[in-house]
Amino acid sequence: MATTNWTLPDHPTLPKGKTVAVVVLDGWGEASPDQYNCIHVAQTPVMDSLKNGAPEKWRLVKAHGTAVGLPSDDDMGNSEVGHNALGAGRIFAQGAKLVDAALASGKIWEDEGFNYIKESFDKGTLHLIGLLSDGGVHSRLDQVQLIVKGASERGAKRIRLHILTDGRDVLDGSSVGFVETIEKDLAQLREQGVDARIASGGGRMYVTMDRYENDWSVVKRGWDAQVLGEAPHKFQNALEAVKTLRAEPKANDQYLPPFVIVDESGKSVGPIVDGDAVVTFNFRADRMVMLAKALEFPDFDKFDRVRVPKIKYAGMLQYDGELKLPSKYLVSPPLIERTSGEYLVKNGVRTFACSETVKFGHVTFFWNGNRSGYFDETREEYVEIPSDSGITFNEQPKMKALEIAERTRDAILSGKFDQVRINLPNGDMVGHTGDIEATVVACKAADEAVKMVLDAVEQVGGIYLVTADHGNAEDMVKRNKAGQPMLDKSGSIQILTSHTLQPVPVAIGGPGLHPGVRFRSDIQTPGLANVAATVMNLHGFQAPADYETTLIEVIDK
Ligand SMILES: O=C(O)[C@@H](CO)OP(=O)(O)O
Ligand SMILES: [Mn+2]
Ligand SMILES: [Mn+2]
Repeated sequence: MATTNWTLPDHPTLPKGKTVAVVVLDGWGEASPDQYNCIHVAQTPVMDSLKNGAPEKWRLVKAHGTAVGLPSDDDMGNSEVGHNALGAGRIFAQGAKLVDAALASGKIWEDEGFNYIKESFDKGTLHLIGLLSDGGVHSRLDQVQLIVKGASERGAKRIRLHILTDGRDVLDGSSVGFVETIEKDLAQLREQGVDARIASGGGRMYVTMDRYENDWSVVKRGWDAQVLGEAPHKFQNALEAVKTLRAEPKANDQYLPPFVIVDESGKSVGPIVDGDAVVTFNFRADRMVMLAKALEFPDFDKFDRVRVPKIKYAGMLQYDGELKLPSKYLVSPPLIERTSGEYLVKNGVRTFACSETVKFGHVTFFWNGNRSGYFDETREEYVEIPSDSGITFNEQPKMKALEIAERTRDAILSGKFDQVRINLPNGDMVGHTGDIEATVVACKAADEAVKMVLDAVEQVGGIYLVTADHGNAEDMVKRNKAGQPMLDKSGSIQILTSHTLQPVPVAIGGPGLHPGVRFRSDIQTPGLANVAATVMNLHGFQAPADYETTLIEVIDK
């Protein structure tokens, strides 16, 4: 491989040395104004003024589908692919697409990861753990179906699924249908003599899929059910489990309590034991890394694992390129190297990155191409504001927006940084709860945080670039093709807890911005990947030649 030339050429006109604030509003898309558009309903004077104040410095970019490396334009955007694109400045085929390709070509069965777990098929059980839905953000049901089928055709005689119900990338209540679908497949396999069953389950936000070490008790609840075969709720089949637990007051798919499936004698049908194989089938990293650590690290101390089975473990992908975690995986992850963060740091740009725990890795790990840690400790500072844990964020819709903004303001005013990069989670995290009123409060809080950052930029004569990673809060209702809200069986509107297909804004400005800078009109459908070259320009550099082109031009003024 050719050695990388890290030196970025100077931008022909734009100066170096300006403080640049890059603000990512999580889940902040652009949609027509109506009562389900929480951004529209909320008081958001700052974001409104960016939109209405300077038309040549505000525009929309694509944040979903092929523009961010997803299989098709029916795929909504998400934080992983959005921040990967923002940070890397290029479009990489992402996990969902890579797994599709490996399954279509059959390469998945030939590679090291599958052959490694296959060694256990003779004597052990194959366990598959992950999110059961067709959301396409963390996993996809059709991929799980193909893996179950393919593994059984290649010798797996005993298969146990440990399912996590979704309701966040898909409609609440859809878990029932997904369980029915996979149960049909498993029943067919049993007819063919393969002992295949669901062994445990729980809602993704309450069981297993925590992220960035916000709350290890979530992972522990999963461990107890999946590995130890212990959970407060016991059922004889998964459909009954999901239907019964959903019938509890205030229950929803995201937060179902953990359950295990037991036989007639009350014994769990699928604990993980010595000699078994385990695959975590989510392709997306952030919410699988913690479980991967518990499964793979010998000196793990985040909770008492009680029993640590000797297993052969593989991830669907390798989740962390720096930690090489897990060491075995079925499909190679996208190789996202030479990210803008690494270039800028190597060209002397002192960088500050900040969010609260639930999004901290978005502006660090995802931004840097799924890589944890610093490129250069002497030039970077990453600050994590602890998130609330154990609550749903509609209870605290302001989240830590103010704290993030204050730390960022201080970082800007300190003069120690050339770039401050932050993620404001409110629109997204509260949007996922489906609570419209709370999401309105969340959007207002995010707008106030933007104000504090922009005020600091103003004081130091800096530049800002404000954008988002994908839509969410701008549309809280499921719509038919004509765009009208859809009703459920009881006649109430169907709340949309997921992300959307909407474009997101990019706004630039600040006293340090060269007066001749404006958005180019010759790039017809830019996407998030065009932002990195733009930011490099704002720092006074030209982007590497293989980056997606910059959004800006400089005219004489
Ligand atoms: O919460 C998450 O894991 C996803 C939705 O599945 O949201 P985001 O991509 O915004 O992190
Ligand atoms: Mn996001
Ligand atoms: Mn989200």
